[in-house]
Amino acid sequence: MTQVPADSYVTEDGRTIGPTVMEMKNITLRFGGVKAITDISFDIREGEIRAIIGPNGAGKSSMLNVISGFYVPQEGEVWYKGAKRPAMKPYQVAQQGIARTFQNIALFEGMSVLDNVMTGRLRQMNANLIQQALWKGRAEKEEVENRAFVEKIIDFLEIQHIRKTPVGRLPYGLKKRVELARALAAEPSILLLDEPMAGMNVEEKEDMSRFILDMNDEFGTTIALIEHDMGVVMDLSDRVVVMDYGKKIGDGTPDEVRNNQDVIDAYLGVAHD
Ligand SMILES: Nc1ncnc2c1ncn2[C@@H]1O[C@H](COP(=O)(O)OP(=O)(O)OP(=O)(O)O)[C@@H](O)[C@H]1O
Repeated sequence: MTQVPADSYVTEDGRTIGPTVMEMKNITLRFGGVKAITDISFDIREGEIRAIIGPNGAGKSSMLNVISGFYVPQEGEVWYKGAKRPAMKPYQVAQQGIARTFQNIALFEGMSVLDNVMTGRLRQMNANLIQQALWKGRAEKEEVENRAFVEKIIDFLEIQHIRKTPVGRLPYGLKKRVELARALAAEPSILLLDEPMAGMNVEEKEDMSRFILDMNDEFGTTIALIEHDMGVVMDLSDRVVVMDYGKKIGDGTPDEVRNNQDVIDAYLGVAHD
């Protein structure tokens, strides 16, 4: 039997969840007089599916934007792979291996599906322009490898049939899948999904859930997602953080969270003091 390291555990469905890869410590974020996040701490472990949920205006998008470097909190620290993260631009956070999707799909509409997914590979493309001119062979080899990886992702997400289609012509559900493919092409250490099921019908939501689970299983991708609809993430996630009015009101397994009275109240809209 394979030994599980002391800082890891095996889930009921046989996946290994590793040590902490990211830790948010006492994060507070204000916009002028509005406190979007108040003193929130939580961690994300390697290989897990971690959800952040909460009603409208709870602060979920703000938290995702702190993780991805779009917002810098006034207080608190972000720790990544055992080190405190210094102030960084979003592209530097992306270079560190944190990829994301957006709620309002951000793809190149005029470009084909294949080319859009290839842009996710930029981090892996090491040969710069001079190298490309001087060592054509190396650049070509890199291009072939990147292309092969992208094709694997395209097969995996079942979008082969539209690989040459301009993204602008695709229906919403498929665009969402292309965005997922582009993020996955970056081979991220953490993949952040911004309301991946928003605007989807039941069938599309089921498809998206399946792809998220398969991605985690097949590539071992650590996934953190924000979602407003509590139902859709409960079957998907290993652990859930619940936010309400910028505060953390619950954190645990789906069962723990489901039975937490503060969470029940928040979702039923019980009045706050
Ligand atoms: N750029 C901003 N400027 C000013 N206030 C903001 C900004 N972004 C968010 N807020 C405020 O911060 C609070 C949290 O908003 P946030 O969008 O993070 O919540 P959310 O949980 O993602 O909501 P939703 O589910 O509706 O998307 C809200 O009161 C919101 O009005």
